Amino acid sequence: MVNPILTHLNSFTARKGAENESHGSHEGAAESSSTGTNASGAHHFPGMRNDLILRAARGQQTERAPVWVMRQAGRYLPEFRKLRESHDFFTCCRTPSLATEITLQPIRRYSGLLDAAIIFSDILVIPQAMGLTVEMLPSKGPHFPAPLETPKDVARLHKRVDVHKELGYVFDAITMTRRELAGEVPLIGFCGAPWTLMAYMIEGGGSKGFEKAKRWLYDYPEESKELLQRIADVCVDFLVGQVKAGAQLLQVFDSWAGELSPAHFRTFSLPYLRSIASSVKDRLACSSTQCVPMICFAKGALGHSLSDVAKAGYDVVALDWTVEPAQARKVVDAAMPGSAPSKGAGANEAGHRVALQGNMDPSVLYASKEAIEVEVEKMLRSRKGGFGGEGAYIANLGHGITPGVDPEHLRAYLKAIHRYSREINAERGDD
Ligand SMILES: Cc1c2[nH]c(c1CCC(=O)O)Cc1[nH]c(c(CCC(=O)O)c1C)Cc1[nH]c(c(CCC(=O)O)c1C)Cc1[nH]c(c(C)c1CCC(=O)O)C2
Repeated sequence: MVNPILTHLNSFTARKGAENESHGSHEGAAESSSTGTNASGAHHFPGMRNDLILRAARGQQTERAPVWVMRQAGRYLPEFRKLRESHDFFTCCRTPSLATEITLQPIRRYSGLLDAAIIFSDILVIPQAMGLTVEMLPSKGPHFPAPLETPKDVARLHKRVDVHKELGYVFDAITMTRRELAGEVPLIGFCGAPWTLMAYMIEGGGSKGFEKAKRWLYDYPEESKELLQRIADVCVDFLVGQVKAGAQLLQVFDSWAGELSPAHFRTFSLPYLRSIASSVKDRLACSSTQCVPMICFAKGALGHSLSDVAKAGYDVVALDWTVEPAQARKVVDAAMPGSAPSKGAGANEAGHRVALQGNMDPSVLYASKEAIEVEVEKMLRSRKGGFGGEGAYIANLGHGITPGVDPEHLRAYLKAIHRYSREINAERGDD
C-alpha cells in the first residue's frame, strides 16, 4: 500500500525541485547540491536557496530579518491536530516520515514566509533516552509515571546512553527532513537544557512552582550537579548527532531557567549551558563537520543574567518578551566589547557579534491583526531602538506559539516582520 504521507512528501520535493529550476537561487547558496552520502558517511544535501537565518546567526547584516516561531509545528495548526487524531504524540516523534511531515506543515502553509524549519520532536526525548518513561496525556501534557524522588533514584537511569541507539529516530527524521526541504530553508535541531530537563524528571510533569526540583538544589546540591552533568553529556552527544544528521542550527531550550534565583541560575544552569556550547563546538571541530550556529534560550533569566548568557559561548541569545530590544542589544554588546560593528572586529569565540532572537509576547497573536502589526513595528522600530536594521537579528516570539492562536494571525505576524524589516533596512540605506 502507498504511504499517503510519503506520497505527499515526494510531491512536495518534486514541486520544490521545479521551483528551484524556474527561480534559481534567490537568497544565497551555501552548500553543494548533490544528494546521498559520501565515502566518509557524511550526508550531502541540496544547496540552500535561503540562508538568511544562518547569516543573521553569525552576526551579519541581512536584507531583512529572518523569522521562525518556536512551536511553529503544533496544536494551533488544524493539519497537525488532524494527524494527531490517528497518531500518538511520541509515535509522531519516533516515526521519521511523520516527524518530517509535521515539520513541513508550517513551511508549506506559510510558503515563503518562514526562514527556518525546526525538527518536530520534544525536549523530553532525552529523559526517555536516559531510561525514564514519559507519556503525553491529552489535556495535561507530559507525565512521568515514575519520576526521580530522591538521589537514590538516579540509579534507575542508564549508566551510559548511546544516542544512536536511543535517539537515532531523531537523526533519521532530520536527514529525511533536510532532503524533503530541498534547500528551501535551513533546519534547526534542538534539545532541552539540563536544568529544565532535571526539573521535569523530578516533578514528573509540568508544575506551577517546581518545588520538588528546587528542593533538590538545596537538599542535595552535589547530587543535583552530578545529575545535571549526566544530562549535559547526553545533550552534547545528541546535538552533535543532530548536526551530523543534517541540522544547520541548534537551539538549547532552558524554558524553566526563570524559576531559579540568580544565584541558583549561576550555579545550576549556566555552567551546563556553557559546557554544552563549548563541547558541541569542540566535538564538531574534531570531526571536521562545519560548526553550526547555536542559540541559547534561557527563558526568564535574562533580567538578571543577560550579560552572562551573552558570554556563554552561543552565537545567538534568544530573548523572552520581558526584555527591551534596545536594552538587550546594549547589554550584549557591552558584554562582548569589540563585537559592536562600530568597534571593529568580532568578539565572541566564533569571531562575530552575538546575535539576538525574539521576542514578541506570544499572547499578542490573540489580538487583532492590526494590533499584531503595531506590535511588530514597535519591536523592530521602537523610538528607543528596536531590533530592525541592526543585523545580527532573528525575529521570533518570546516563547512558543500557543494552541488557541488563529493560524491567520500568525500569517499576519510573519508578513509584518517581512514588511517592516525591509522598510527599515531601506530607510537605513537612504541615510
Ligand atoms: C518545555 C518544552 C516541552 N517541549 C519543548 C519545550 C521547550 C519549549 C517551550 O518552553 O515551549 C520543545 C518542543 N516541543 C515541540 C517542539 C517541536 C518543534 C517546534 O515546532 O518548535 C519543540 C521545540 C513539540 C510539541 N510538544 C508538545 C506538543 C503538543 C502535544 C500534543 O500534540 O498534544 C508539541 C507540538 C507537548 C509538550 N511538550 C512539552 C510540554 C510542556 C508539552 C505540553 C504543552 C503543549 O502542548 O505545548 C515539553
